[in-house]
Amino acid sequence: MCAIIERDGRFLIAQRPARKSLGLKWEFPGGKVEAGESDCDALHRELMEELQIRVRIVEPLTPVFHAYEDFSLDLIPFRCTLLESGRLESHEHEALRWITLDEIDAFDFPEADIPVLEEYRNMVNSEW
Ligand SMILES: Nc1nc2c([nH]c(=O)n2[C@H]2C[C@H](O)[C@@H](COP(=O)(O)OP(=O)(O)OP(=O)(O)O)O2)c(=O)[nH]1
Repeated sequence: MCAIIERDGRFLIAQRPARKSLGLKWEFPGGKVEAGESDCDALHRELMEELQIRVRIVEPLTPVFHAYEDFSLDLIPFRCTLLESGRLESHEHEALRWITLDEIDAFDFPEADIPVLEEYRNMVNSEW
């Protein structure tokens, strides 16, 4: 699962390390669910491990199944708000950015994220 974390009209994106799969692509923070964990538990755990942050989960977006050449995944996105805005610590990413939807085209996302970005854009636009 992954988190679209909002703060002050922006949301957080993170760049994957070069040495990993999908290296240097930008993604939403998150990771894999471990045995016995709910999606929500896993999200809170991953965000604490990766960024040292706590969030409130606002709503789920539609899960995306995507088959890459060498692996497949179910990407389950959640819209969240940041609860504590201490200094963000990046433990597992190359870089972090708070961006607006207008800026998104400048960042290269994994293919699985394309439907997520589309749904999120529609969601935000319909709130105006
Ligand atoms: N967190 C996150 N992962 C994404 C997104 N889009 C996307 O295709 N993925 C892929 C990348 C990873 O292969 C997988 C997330 O699992 P992970 O974060 O635990 O995997 P990882 O690459 O850090 O570790 P590894 O198991 O590949 O060694 O999902 C996204 O927006 N956020």
